[in-house]
Amino acid sequence: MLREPVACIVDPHAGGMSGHTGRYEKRLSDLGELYANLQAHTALVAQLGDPVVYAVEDFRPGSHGGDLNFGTTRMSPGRVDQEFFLTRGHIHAKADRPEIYYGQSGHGLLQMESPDGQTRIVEITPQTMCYVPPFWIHRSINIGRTDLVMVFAYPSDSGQDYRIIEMSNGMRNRVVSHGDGWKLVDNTSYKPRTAEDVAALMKDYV
Ligand SMILES: O=P(O)(O)OC[C@H]1O[C@H](O)[C@H](O)[C@@H](O)[C@@H]1O
Ligand SMILES: [Fe+2]
Repeated sequence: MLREPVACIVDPHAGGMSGHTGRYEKRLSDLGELYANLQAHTALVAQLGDPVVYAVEDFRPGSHGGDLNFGTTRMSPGRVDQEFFLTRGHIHAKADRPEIYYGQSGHGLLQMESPDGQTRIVEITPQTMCYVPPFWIHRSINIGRTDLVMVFAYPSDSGQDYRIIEMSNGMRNRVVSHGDGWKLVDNTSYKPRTAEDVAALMKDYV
């Protein structure tokens, strides 16, 4: 079926996109299990009145394999104890599907983890294009003092699998504040995936 072309206008500061077909947002209280310090999380939810901490506006033309979903993510600045505000993170349900992120405003990191537990960090500032290759678990982190806004695009049939992070009790590393910047520390609850888990993730694609 022939589709009509679409133009969507991205607001690089407010983080929205005109013409979006979907929108979703997460409040701080939705994200308690992401952070090491549960008490600090509970206290901050009460202190701030449970704000929306990230919002996604996207355009989804359908779920055809050759098609493309795209949109904007806006993330608030902030920290739970030493940890910066972050997204839940996922691997694509069709794990060989990639993604690109394009920085619009603010200062962030993309934290990526391979199935066998290697961490990679890409720093995002305006005009940074980050390529998330197939098979990498990915999450965004706002390490700045202002909103972080990014544009993203990924194949329409990718899907998001959030369980992979739940099953390993988070990602291998946590990004914590360090002086004016950040550093990686070990997530002491992390349960590495077994060689069988890794093989199962890749088996449909090799
Ligand atoms: O899906 P989350 O891990 O909550 O992250 C929030 C959003 O981040 C990116 O923008 C992805 O491309 C979106 O598909 C995702 O929904
Ligand atoms: Fe993704």
